[in-house]
Amino acid sequence: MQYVSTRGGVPAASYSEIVLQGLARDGGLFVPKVYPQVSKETLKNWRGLSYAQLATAVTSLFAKDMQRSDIARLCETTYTPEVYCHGREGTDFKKIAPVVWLENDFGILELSNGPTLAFKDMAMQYLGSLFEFVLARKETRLNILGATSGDTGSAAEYAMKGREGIQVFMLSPAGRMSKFQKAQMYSLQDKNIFNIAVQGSFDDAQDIVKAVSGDLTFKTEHHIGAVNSINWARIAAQVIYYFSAWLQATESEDEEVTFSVPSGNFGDVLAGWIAKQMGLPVARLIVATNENDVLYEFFRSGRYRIRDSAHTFVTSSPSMDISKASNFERYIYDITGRNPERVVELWTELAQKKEFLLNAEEWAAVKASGFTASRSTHADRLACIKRVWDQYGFLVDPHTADGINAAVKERIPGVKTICLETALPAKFAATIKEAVGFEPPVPAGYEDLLEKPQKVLEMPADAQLVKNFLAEHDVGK
Ligand SMILES: Cc1ncc(COP(=O)(O)O)c(C=O)c1O
Ligand SMILES: N[C@@H](CCOP(=O)(O)O)C(=O)O
Repeated sequence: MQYVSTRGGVPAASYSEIVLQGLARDGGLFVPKVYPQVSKETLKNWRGLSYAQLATAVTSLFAKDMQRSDIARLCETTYTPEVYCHGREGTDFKKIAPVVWLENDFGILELSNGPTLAFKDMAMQYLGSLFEFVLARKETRLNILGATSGDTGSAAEYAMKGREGIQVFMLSPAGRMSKFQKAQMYSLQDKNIFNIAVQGSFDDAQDIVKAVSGDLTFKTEHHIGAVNSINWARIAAQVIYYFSAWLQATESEDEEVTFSVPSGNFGDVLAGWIAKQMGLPVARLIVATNENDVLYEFFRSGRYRIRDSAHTFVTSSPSMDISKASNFERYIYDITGRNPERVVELWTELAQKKEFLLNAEEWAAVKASGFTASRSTHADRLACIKRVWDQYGFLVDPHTADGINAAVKERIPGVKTICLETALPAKFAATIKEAVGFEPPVPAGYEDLLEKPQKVLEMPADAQLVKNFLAEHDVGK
C-alpha cells in the first residue's frame, strides 16, 4: 500500500515513511493511493474479534510495510481494559469502545475511556507505541509539533511522555479551553513535554504547525513530526472504531448504520468516510457542528468559507471551535475524483479569497456521498444534556450533546444511529452544571488535578517564535 499527497507533489511513500512525516512536503495530506476493500465475507469473519484483534486486522490493511506480528503486538499492548478504564461506572471496559444503547435503535459509541477522557486516546495511545517502534528501527528521533483545541494536546502528551527519542511541543489557544483541559496539559512536568499557549485560536496554532512543517530545511534539521490528524496514522486508527461499532450494532452484513459525529477538524468523521469507502455499510454520516459552523454551511451550500480567529467564537463545546478543517482536504480530494490539480486550484483560491464554491459535478458528488450536517447553539447543547440525563440517566459532555442533537434532526427513521462520544463530562464541569444543576463525577485519579502546579509558556501566534523555541529546546541537535 502506497500513499500519495492530496496535492500530487511528492513521490508515493509507505506507511512507516508517512507516519514520521505528518504533513506531505508539498503542503498536502497523505492518503492511500487506493482504499483497501473489506468484503462482506471479511466483515462476517471479523464478528467476535476482540478490539485489539480487529485493530490488528484493520491496521494491517493500511500498514503493508509492517509485519503483522509487530502490528498485533502494538495493538494487543495498546487496546487493553487497563488503558481504557477511565469512563463511567458500570461500563464494559473489556470492549474498549462499547456501544451503549439509549433506545433500541439509538446508541452512543463510548470512545472516552482512555487516560485523558477523550476520543483522541483511541488513536493516540497506539501512535505513542508506533512512533517508538518506527523510530527505533530507523535509529532516529522526533520533535512533535502539534496544535490542540483542548483534547489532542493532552492525549498526545500522555501518550508520548517519557518515551525515548520523542519531544512534544504543543500549541494551545490561550484562554480558550476548559479549566480541566488546561490542567491536564499544563500540570505535566515531564522533561520531553513543552506546552506553549498561543495568543489566538486553534486555527492560528494549526497554521503555525503547517508553516513550520512547510519550512522543509527546518523540518528536516529538527526532525519535525505530527500527532494531529494531518498524520494519516491517526485517521487509520480512528477507522477501527467505526468497524467495531458497526459490528456491535448489526447481525447481518447487509445492514446499514448511521453515524453522527461531533466535528471540528473533520478527522473523526473522515475516518467514518474512509470506513465507508472500504465497504462498511454506512447509511449516513452526520456532521455535527457548534456555532462555528463552517462545515454545516458547506454541506448545505457547497461553499467552503473559512473564518479568521476574530470570527471563530469561543463556545461551550470549545474543542470544536475550529474554522479551518484540515482533513476536509482529504474528503475534497475524493469528491474531485482524486484530482490533485483541482485540489491545488481550490486551496489556492481558499488562500486568496478565504472561500471556494464547488462546481455542479462536485456538488452532486457531495450530495451522493451520504453526508448531512446540523449545527447546535449553547441553548441546544444545554437542553440536550438535560434531556438525555432526565430521560436515560446518561450524562454526556457538550460535544457529544451536539452530536446527539444533530442525530435527532438528521437521522433516517428505522436505521440504527450511533452518536460518537468524544469526551467525558468531567472535562466540562461548568457547562454540565449549567445544564443539569450538578457537577459531573470526576474519574478516579483526577480528583486533585486542578490543584496541581502548572507549567506553560505564553507567546504571540508567530511561527518564527515557535521555531526559535523549538530550535533552542531540540536536545538531539
Ligand atoms: C471533544 C471533541 N469533540 C469533537 C472534536 C472534533 O473532532 P474532529 O476535529 O476530528 O472533527 C474534537 C476535536 O477534534 C474534540 O476534542
Ligand atoms: N479538537 C482537537 C483539535 C485538533 O484535532 P486533530 O484531530 O487534528 O488533532 C483538539 O482537541 O485538540
